[in-house]
Amino acid sequence: MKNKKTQKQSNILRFYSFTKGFRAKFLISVLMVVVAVIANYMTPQVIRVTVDSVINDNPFNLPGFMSSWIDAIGGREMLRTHIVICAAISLFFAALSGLSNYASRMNLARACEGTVARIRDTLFDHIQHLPYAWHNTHQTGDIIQRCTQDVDLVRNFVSDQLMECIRTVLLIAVSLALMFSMNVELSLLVTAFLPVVIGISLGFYVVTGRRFRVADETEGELTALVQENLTGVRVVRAFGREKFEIDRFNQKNEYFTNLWVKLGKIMGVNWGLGDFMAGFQVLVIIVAGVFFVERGTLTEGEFLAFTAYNSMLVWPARNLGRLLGELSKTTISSTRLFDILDAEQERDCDAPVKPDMNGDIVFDHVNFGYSDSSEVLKDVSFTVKAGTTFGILGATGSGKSTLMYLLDRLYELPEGCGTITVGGVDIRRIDLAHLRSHIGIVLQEPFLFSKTFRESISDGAARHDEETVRHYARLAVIDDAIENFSQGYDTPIGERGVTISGGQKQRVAIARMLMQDTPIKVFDDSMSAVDMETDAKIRKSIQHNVHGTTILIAHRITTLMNADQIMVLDHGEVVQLGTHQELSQQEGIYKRIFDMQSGKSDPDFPQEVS
Ligand SMILES: Nc1ncnc2c1ncn2[C@@H]1O[C@H](COP(=O)(O)OP(=O)(O)OP(=O)(O)O)[C@@H](O)[C@H]1O
Repeated sequence: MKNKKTQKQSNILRFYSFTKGFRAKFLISVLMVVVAVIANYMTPQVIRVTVDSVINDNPFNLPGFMSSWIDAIGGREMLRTHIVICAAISLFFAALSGLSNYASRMNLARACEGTVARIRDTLFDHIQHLPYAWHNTHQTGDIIQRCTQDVDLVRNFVSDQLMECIRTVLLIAVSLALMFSMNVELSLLVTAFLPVVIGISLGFYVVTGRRFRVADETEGELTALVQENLTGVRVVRAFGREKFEIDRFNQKNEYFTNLWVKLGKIMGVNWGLGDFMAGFQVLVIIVAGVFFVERGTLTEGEFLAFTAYNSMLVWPARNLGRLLGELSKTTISSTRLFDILDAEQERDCDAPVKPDMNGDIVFDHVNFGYSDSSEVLKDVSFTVKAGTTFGILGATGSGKSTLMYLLDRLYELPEGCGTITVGGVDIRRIDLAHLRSHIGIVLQEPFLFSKTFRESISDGAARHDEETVRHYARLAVIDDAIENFSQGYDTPIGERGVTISGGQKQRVAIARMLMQDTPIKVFDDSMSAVDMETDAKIRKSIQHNVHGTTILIAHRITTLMNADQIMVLDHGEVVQLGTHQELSQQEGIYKRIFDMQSGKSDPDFPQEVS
């Protein structure tokens, strides 16, 4: 409980830090609201004085300086003959209220949008630096919802509800002050209603708060479901899963709808009860007011002003419920935003180094598991000599990609679980950006942004000229295919462009990686979707034109057979290490697969390791 309270307080303080540079505007906005509220409340006072002391003969019940001013301009008689002055004063306060409201809104909009833009920038920046493991354990749809809808809720709160809260508290305070200055008994009667109205609001705040959180989380799940469905549209179509997906969506949507229907019902009761209380309060004040006027303890003008203030008070008091409801939603949204901002970013060690990355890569007694329960890599040791090609073969799930995740520090190798060094330097000591910018990786299912072929290949590279792009496209054996598109290298690909085949995608990704010209290049099963002939062409062109250390991960022996060293991984353990000549003669997994794939054993057997 204490923690929750501290968390809420710290959330408010943390939001405060985002307002730096905009605080003066927020302050002006609040001051303008104060002026607007006071100006607003002056009109009933003008009516009171006009009725009681200008039209009737009661003494002016006004502060000294105002009475002196009235005397100076000719007193009651002058005002009586020029009643338009009273109307003009009333108009002045109405105009002042309007102008102050305008100034408040303008300053608030600037301050609020600036603050929210800063929150958005901070979130995006933070997400860019969160570990790969964090992204793997969070649904994309949910993250998107937090960065859009939750930010919007916070923004609405700051731009509308926060100022509304300030205005409401001011309205209540000013109303009560003016009422008490006119008639204490009647004011006490009005005040007696306040705890009831505010109590009801608070009750609803408590009831709706928890439900809003569930509704918000469900909306996140719904967004995630739609996002997953759109990303996997090909699988949905290929497996005829449309009905299954529609049912799944309908089920979640129905649950979500029911949550909001229930919330709507609760809010309906809240509004109904609020309406009843407001009507009742107005009735009681009118009846009591008439009684006081009859008794002579309240003037007619005061009665008019009183009923005006009472009506002005009814709305803010009722509004408190809505504002508290919004506050509960905003608290939830802000917690969800800070959940992201609190996630720990990838960190370098205290004094990161930037060594030459052309050295040997050494895995020394590496043990690793994604969770405590299962170990994916078991005492893995091997050396990739600088400038050589190193092949890794292994069944699905044997831990090949995990080795590369560790090398690229997408997952950190914990202390005491062995070491990975490049040129003799432990990679945990290497500057993260330096490490990654020197290791190029092509994945089995590469991701291409929505760009043209030219932009995709030169993405992030130092040079972008046409000849260089073509050179790397030729190395990846994709040049001819690109030329076949009507717009050639300017053809847009990805979401809003043409759809290219899996093999073409892999080759564009290979060209992109080669163009980065990193000293270490990793091909993680990245030729699985190209035919064997193209695979051979790519390997040949890379072998003759590209320098540096190459790590080839594959299920096809032909992809690996020319490597200087080949390692066979089985259930996370190194079981064989040698050249193709050596391994193809040793009894073991490599020979068995080689025989299978070269057709020496059972021809009905699968042609790739799985
Ligand atoms: N992010 C992750 N979180 C938890 N477990 C994971 C994660 N990535 C992989 N694994 C598990 O680790 C094991 C090794 O996976 P890895 O991807 O390294 O295998 P692989 O040899 O590259 O397989 P493939 O040839 O199919 O790509 C598998 O059991 C897999 O389920």
